[in-house]
Amino acid sequence: FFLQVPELHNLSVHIRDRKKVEVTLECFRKGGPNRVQVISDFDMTLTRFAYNGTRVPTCHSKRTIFKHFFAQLKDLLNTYYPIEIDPALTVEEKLPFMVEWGTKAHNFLVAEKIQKSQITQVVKESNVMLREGFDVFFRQLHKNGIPLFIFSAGIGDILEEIIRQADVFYFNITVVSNYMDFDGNVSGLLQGFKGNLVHPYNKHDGALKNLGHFEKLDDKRNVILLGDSLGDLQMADGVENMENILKIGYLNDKVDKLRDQYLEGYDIVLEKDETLNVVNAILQYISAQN
Ligand SMILES: Nc1ccn([C@@H]2O[C@H](COP(=O)(O)O)[C@@H](O)[C@H]2O)c(=O)n1
Repeated sequence: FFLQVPELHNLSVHIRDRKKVEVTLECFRKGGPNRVQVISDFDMTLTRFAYNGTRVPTCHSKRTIFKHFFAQLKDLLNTYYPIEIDPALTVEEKLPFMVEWGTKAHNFLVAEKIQKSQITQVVKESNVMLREGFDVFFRQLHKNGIPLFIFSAGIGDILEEIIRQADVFYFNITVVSNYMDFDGNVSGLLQGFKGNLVHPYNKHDGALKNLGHFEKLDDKRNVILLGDSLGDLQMADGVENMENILKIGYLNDKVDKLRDQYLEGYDIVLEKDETLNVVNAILQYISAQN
């Protein structure tokens, strides 16, 4: 198998248990694309972490929507991002800080009086970048009828617009994220956020909260999970009747300190890899005619 997917030989690819990955992928291949679904994080998983040595913005970054709130949001990022990725803290210890981060950021945005009508332009002007190979990824999933569930602690309206502007927002995509709540005026003034806050460490109950979606996919029992944080590992928890899961994690930052923790949770860890080449090769392998 590993010879058939040369992308897995790259030095940046770490595989926890080669035999297990091989067996899992053989099951995926036997089941074919009709049995597969993909559950993915968005920021820094489907989008790049860096480009030419500079951090690429997330849905929440100043170069996406935060221009005017640069100072406040940068302060928030500087305070909370190190906590999010701190290898010495447990998830329980990180949790209250993630809630605080999301709440403060959303309050800033409401105070900024963001308008729905600004979103298209804001995304157009931003430096956000989907990972290299995104077009192959989205088109391959669409062509093979593989559902993609995007579960993000970012901002739903922004991430949808990013995918739409990249021309890959197909009907097989479902997004669960923090959605802006606009008032009824034509230009739509931001008055809050809908539903409960999604933050990097409360993704474990996503499948339970979205039972309707996953029930419809009862025959898609082989799951590919894509994430970039340890919180993303739980995104498929609660998916009923799952038979096989392959967890692929992007290790973007603090690679030496986090490698072991990532390899405890993810089957395949991609270190400083700004592409979707590995998952694309796996999808191609699964979809190839036997
Ligand atoms: N106020 C915030 C909250 C989160 N972030 C970063 O974005 C990521 C969230 O999106 P996912 O698609 O990865 O779930 C999160 O990991 C934070 O690093 C932010 O910049 N500002």
